[in-house]
Amino acid sequence: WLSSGLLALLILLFSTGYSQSEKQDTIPLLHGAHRIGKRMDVDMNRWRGYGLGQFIHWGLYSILGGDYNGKHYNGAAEWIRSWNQLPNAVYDSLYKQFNPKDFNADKWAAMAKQMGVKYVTITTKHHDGFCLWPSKYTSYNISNTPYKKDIIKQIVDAYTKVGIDVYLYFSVMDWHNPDWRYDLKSASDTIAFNKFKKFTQSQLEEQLRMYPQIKGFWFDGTWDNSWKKSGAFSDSLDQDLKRIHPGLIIGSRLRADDYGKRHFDSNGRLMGDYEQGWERTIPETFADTHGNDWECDMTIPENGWGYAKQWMGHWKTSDELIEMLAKCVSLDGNFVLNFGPKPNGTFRQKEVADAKAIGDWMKINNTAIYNCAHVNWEKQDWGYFTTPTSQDDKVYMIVFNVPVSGALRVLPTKNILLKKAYLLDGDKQLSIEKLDGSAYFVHLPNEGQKQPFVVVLETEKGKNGKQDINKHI
Ligand SMILES: C[C@@H]1O/C(=N\OC(=O)Nc2ccccc2)[C@@H](O)[C@H](O)[C@@H]1O
Repeated sequence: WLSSGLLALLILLFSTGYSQSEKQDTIPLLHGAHRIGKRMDVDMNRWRGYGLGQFIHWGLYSILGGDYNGKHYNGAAEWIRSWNQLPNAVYDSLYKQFNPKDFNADKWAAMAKQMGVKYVTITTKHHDGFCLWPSKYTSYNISNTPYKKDIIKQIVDAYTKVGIDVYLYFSVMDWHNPDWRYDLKSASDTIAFNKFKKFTQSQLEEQLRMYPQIKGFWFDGTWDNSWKKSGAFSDSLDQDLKRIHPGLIIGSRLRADDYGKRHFDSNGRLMGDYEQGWERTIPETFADTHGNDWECDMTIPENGWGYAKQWMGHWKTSDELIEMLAKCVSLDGNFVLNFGPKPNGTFRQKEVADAKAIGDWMKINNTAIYNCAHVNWEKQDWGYFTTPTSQDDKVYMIVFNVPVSGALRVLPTKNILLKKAYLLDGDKQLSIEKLDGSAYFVHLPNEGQKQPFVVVLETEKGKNGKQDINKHI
């Protein structure tokens, strides 16, 4: 009897593909990750190929621009309501003066198109609870301002018209809603927060009905205990929204698991379609990404997302921003640059200039950015490798630091040989020198490039070579 039972168990184990090598989840979860590995449908493959995105933070906080009563708030300007120098009542009445006379969504979309962005994420409701769309679930919305019109609809329509995909930023934390709770410490907290969760789901489903063209949500304000204790709700909300809008893309900031873990569940698995933790930071190595899809959201100043009259500290140059973009794509991520429009609906001069400079560079070099991925060759000091996800025998070198020798070292993985090297811009052929082992030098003409530039490498497989460049498909 025992031997037949054991035999049956062995057959069951091997028929279910169980093997010692496979990582088994040690903690049973109802609301952890429901997918292991990357999401590979057509919508997510499109997201994966974006490369460059735009973030826009715009709202009542833009009116104050980080200043109040002649004093400057040193935190992020969109958090000024939390500053104890500013009475909530003063902040909450700002909507009476919100009237962006110079707002023109087509001009915003045109600037983004020239910059070369493939997707935009716009704040529909930040932590202050003010809605830039005419929500029927709260009167604290754009229709009750002097401006009156639906800002979100204008942006969704204008960006979609020029071929830029639209994602809606939505803060779960809502300082204006009386049912919002930071924690659930009593029965009354739970009753209020249950009302709040219904309000939240209603607003999100309302946005899906009103703006069916959108491709996803960008959730924020989900770090407090009240939400960490709402893992089951966050899981069902995620599923409900995707049932209403198949293909919807939602990152790792929405959900909490059975034990309140966020971004990665209690078994270390990513919850969400991509990792949303890289805010104003970029992974250093491919290992840091754990092979997940991810996005870096970056500010031009050191911090602060909404318009600030005074940008404190270092203002990133367009060359620095282009290098961040290249680094993100070389590590299988997207780079999303934030803009904080003024209360009148225009952008500050530095933002317009950076959008132009990035766009001018993208016009020449976007082949090495759009639909490109990580190459698992040894990182070199001169810059970053990317490879088109559609072509196995091509690798791009995005060069930022030309060595005084003019010789760029390349160390492909074994059995990959370099056949040709040439400048992407102008096709000028470059000489390739074979070094010992499988390394090469690509020799640059001493033309003293002033801008980051791209070298195209055409490769071939060695005798018994196989292309082991990290490929998605
Ligand atoms: C994009 C930014 O997102 C935020 N907060 O993000 C985070 O809290 N990020 C975070 C927190 C801990 C670890 C990593 C990222 C907001 O508070 C801020 O106003 C802005 O909208």
